[in-house]
Amino acid sequence: MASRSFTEMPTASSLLSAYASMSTSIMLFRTMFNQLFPRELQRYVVDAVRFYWKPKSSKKLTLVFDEKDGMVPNHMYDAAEAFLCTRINPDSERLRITKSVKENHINIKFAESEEIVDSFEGIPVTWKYVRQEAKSKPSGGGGDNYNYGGGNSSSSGGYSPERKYIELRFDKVHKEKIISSYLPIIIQKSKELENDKKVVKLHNLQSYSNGPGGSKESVNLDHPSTFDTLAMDPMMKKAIIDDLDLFLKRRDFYKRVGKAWKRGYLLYGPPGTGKSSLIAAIANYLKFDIYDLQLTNIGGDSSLKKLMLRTSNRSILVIEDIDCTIQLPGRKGITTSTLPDPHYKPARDPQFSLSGLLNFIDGLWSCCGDERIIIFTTNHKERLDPALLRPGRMDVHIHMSYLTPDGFNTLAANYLNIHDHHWRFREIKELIECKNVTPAEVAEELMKSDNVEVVLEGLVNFLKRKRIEEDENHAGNERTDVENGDIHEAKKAKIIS
Ligand SMILES: Nc1ncnc2c1ncn2[C@@H]1O[C@H](COP(=O)(O)OP(=O)(O)OP(=O)(O)O)[C@@H](O)[C@H]1O
Repeated sequence: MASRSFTEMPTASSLLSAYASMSTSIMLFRTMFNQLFPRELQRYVVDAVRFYWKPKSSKKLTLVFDEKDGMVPNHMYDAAEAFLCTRINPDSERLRITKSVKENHINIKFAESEEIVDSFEGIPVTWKYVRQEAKSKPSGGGGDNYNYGGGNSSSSGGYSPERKYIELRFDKVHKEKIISSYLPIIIQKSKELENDKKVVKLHNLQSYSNGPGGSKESVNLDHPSTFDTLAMDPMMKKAIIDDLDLFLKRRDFYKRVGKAWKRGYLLYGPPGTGKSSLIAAIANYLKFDIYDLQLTNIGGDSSLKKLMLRTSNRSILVIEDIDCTIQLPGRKGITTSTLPDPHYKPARDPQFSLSGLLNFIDGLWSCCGDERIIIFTTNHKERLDPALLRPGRMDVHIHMSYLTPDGFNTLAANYLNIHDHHWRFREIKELIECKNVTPAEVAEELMKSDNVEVVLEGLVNFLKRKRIEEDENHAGNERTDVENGDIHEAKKAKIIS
């Protein structure tokens, strides 16, 4: 039996010759296939074969986020990429590190072929980043150099450019949930991340006034001021933050009442009380760019309109020292002689009134502006045109006051890292309470040395000196309300909205 079955087994030479004739037939078939059939037909046949051989009952679904949709960047790809930066596994073996010149942080992204497993409402999902190398036309012309994955292959040159995409794989049964709930979360999360990373810019609007060819001047606003570092009444700080938050939420409200989605703030108070710092804090809080507008250089409505059209949404338009830059007749009949300071000379003749300016901006922004904030600052609120101050003109009036003991605590925490009490504080606070001293003056004293004791002693001496100087200056002079002891009134931070 055994010897019979041995004789039936094919010999090595017959196996070899069978293999040789099979490969010859395959090569023959392949050459005929490539030469006789046009490429489109070849492709159709290959696709058809693939389709029928594919396992029919895959329970998985793969969503593909291509980097580009034709020529246009695919927002979903960017959103997924940003989102996945927050989901990188601690045991990842490869990560991509990127940083553009303008960014001041490093981006850590997941790398090619790495997989990230996430879970959404208990549904496990797997993410994968795929990069296909560019494929160039083969020199022989034939061959099967096709991009069967679909997408970017160019039939004209046989060239397919590099293709990057992100795959999301999960059980098919969860298709609806993933598309309608998980993907919107990814978009939302990526927006938040984008906002966190956004570098706030400061634009000088005057540099835009040289026509379309004019150079655009903008720099990163690296102002460190935030609501935490501002020496300001805590209640007032909270009121401003609440007002900003409410403003951001009210897109539909503004639409419903037919008003431009804008909010106007008037910041007033003596020099060095933090008006510019508050503007920077607002910009850093909202991540809005700042446009600085100097009215002195603007010829009239048409140049103003041109400049306004160059500002973007989600921005802050700042017009500083409004009382010095423009004459404020506002209404007929008001002349400079009615202004409180008879020596006050406006910088130039008026081309428009401030309230006219606001009307103008309102009109322009109601048709093409969203989420705009306009901020006027002045050291002399009493010099402003009453028409500008009447209700409905500037939504919120914020009085930036002299330093208070509470404000000093904030400065001491920021500059000296002292978060509780120091034996010098009592004396300092008493001196601050009975004199008008600006946060800027105190901030300057606090920067004079690294030694806390030296700094605080210097501050006490400064405050005492200031008291003596002021007392000497005012001896024999007619005393104003403030000097007569109404210092508390001058220090009162006010917010009127
Ligand atoms: N309220 C404040 N909180 C923290 N720092 C302040 C405050 N006010 C002033 N400073 C400090 O003083 C410097 C000058 O202040 P800032 O330019 O904001 O004042 P201002 O009221 O805008 O002055 P001006 O009216 O002269 O433009 C700031 O860079 C900051 O260091």
